[in-house]
Amino acid sequence: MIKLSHIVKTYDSPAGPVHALKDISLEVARGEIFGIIGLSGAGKSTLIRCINMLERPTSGTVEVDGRDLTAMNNRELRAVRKKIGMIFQHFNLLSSATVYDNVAFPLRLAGTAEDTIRTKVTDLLGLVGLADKAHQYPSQLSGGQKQRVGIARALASDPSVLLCDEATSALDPQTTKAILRLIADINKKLGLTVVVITHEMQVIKDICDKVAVIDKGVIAEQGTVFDIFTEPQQPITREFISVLLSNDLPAAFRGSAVTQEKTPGSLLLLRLTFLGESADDPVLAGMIRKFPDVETTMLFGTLDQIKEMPFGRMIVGLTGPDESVTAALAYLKEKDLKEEVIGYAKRHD
Ligand SMILES: Nc1ncnc2c1ncn2[C@@H]1O[C@H](COP(=O)(O)OP(=O)(O)OP(=O)(O)O)[C@@H](O)[C@H]1O
Repeated sequence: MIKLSHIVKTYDSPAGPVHALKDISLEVARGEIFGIIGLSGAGKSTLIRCINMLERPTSGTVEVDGRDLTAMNNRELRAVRKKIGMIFQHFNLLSSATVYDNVAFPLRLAGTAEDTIRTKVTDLLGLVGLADKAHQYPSQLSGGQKQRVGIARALASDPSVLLCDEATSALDPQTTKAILRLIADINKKLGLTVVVITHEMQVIKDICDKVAVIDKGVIAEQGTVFDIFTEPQQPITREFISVLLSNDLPAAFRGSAVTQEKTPGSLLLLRLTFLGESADDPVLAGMIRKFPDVETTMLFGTLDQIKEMPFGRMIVGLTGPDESVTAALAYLKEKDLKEEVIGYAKRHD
């Protein structure tokens, strides 16, 4: 539905060329919420602005719904852009216009009849929870309410794609949650394809299906949010995730050498990750029942969510006869979870 192929964007600046994007390729499926995360200056804004051609790529192609935007003239682009809504970090509302007129703005530009506009704006304000604010001005609204106006305005021309450029970065955590929930609801209700750029992994974890990590103009890594969370490959991805997930060993093991060889009195440390149904499944209880001679120590456990999916993480330590520990490990491997052997370690006294 959105296909970026070999996008390069080089800006000219007095100090010389700035290589903002260097050969970026990615695909976003219809109805998906796709996140792009990167540090400041990584190229996120440039990339999202290439999707609706607010920035023309220096080379490469941008396809939306099978149509190549890079091959279009300005008139054709204007028509296609109506199907690509966008919301911004600083909302970009008209301060001298009411909430109603801000949302009506793109419809008036398109020459829509006033009675159609009335119905449409009223419906949209209802959808974003601002039915009672139609006649207020942006200065009378909170940040979250302003972004709701931005979302209603972006939806006015019935887009198939919604681009969110750091849409929650100016908002407090609670308001961020509420706006993300609204974006996820709209994605579900209207089947919109959503692209989100952010520097916060929490945003990715809360609403995205897939994520691309962008670093210095290239994609360092991309995949499903679950895979990226559970098996990050690149140091930059690990850094983003470490803000949310502690991968540290429990205090009782910190500082002790973790070896890959079993030593007398050491525990086999396992990191277990459960997603979805299996997060509530008593897999560990089953293992303990089946292998009573394996002593299982729970060292760390947390239950979280990726999008709406339960996501549990545990670190357990196993000791017992070698063959039973091996069989217990094999039992876990058959179950619907990810297991990672951290190594062997001794508990401090
Ligand atoms: N119009 C421009 N002219 C010259 N250089 C630019 C222009 N716009 C962006 N850049 C440069 O391109 C690089 C990528 O910028 P971009 O704004 O896309 O990054 P970003 O990841 O969105 O960063 P931030 O989160 O800070 O907004 C940066 O080095 C930036 O200085």
